[in-house]
Amino acid sequence: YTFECCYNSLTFLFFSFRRQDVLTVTPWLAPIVWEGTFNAEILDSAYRPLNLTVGVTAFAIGKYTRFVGRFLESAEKHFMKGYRVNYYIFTDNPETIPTVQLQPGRRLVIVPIKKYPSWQEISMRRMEAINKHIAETSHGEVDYLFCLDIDMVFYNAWGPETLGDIVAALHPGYFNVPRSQFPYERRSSSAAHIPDGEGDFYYGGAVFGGLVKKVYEFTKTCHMTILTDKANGIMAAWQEESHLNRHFLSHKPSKVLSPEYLWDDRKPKPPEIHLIRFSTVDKDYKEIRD
Ligand SMILES: CC(=O)N[C@H]1[C@@H](OP(=O)(O)OP(=O)(O)OC[C@H]2O[C@@H](n3ccc(=O)[nH]c3=O)[C@H](O)[C@@H]2O)O[C@H](CO)[C@H](O)[C@@H]1O
Ligand SMILES: [Mn+2]
Repeated sequence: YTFECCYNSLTFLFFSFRRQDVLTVTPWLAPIVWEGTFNAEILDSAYRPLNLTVGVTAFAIGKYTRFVGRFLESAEKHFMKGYRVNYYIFTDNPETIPTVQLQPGRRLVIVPIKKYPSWQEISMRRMEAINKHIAETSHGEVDYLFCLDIDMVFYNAWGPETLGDIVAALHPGYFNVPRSQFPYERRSSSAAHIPDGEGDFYYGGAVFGGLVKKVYEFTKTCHMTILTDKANGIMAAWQEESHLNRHFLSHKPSKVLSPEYLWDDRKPKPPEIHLIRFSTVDKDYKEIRD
């Protein structure tokens, strides 16, 4: 991966000056990927010959099975087009998963999983389930793995510019607000606690990824800190998203995706967002979570 990583960094270095209106590099020199900061053709010519397989995990538990069709259909149009892709759909109801026509070299794997009683537990237990699945299966099947929310749709290209050792995405609600307003877990009794005045960015829990081995280590630590909180009778403010933010404070992501890669349809589009690539579907929280 040395060549690929180096090449990737160089092309970002070369093109990132084209965006003056946004931050294109973190203080620890990881690229922040915005439309205009990379050249898709150059990256494709570097990555195509590597014949990589990219995995996607997404959970469809209970009523969330309704999102699978649109998620997969839109991913077939925009996600890692021309690359080998394995979709791992974790569900408690395999019969309800629609059959979607996939491009050559792409497959759909259903991973049966039990349903936890609350939405908070369902959301948090993803760390455990992904970690277990990597150890048992996907470590031998994919090079990179992205872990995504299912209540989302792809609208534009998501390509090799997103690949990196360990990748986080800026949360659409907090990319342009001061750090003091980030909804980090603030209680010191939680393992996800981030004190006032600390923290780099507020990352979304709906998108993270990287080399499969790095995602294994990442999900393992997050699951452990979630269990620590559980043992202490506390649940972090934004469940696993709080733990993810805590982890990325001490283990910096090697690449950061702009909110183009994690948008929210209910928000008006600010001028910094040139291209919405992946966005949340509007849903009735009360109806779907009960
Ligand atoms: C934009 C963003 O960063 N979203 C985060 C925010 O979520 P959201 O409000 O988007 O949470 P959500 O309701 O989409 O739940 C997260 C995911 O868990 C799965 N699911 C959840 C409930 C259920 O009954 N069945 C089921 O399958 C499903 O894949 C869903 O996409 O907060 C959550 C935790 O509080 C997670 O950190 C989400 O990633
Ligand atoms: Mn969601």
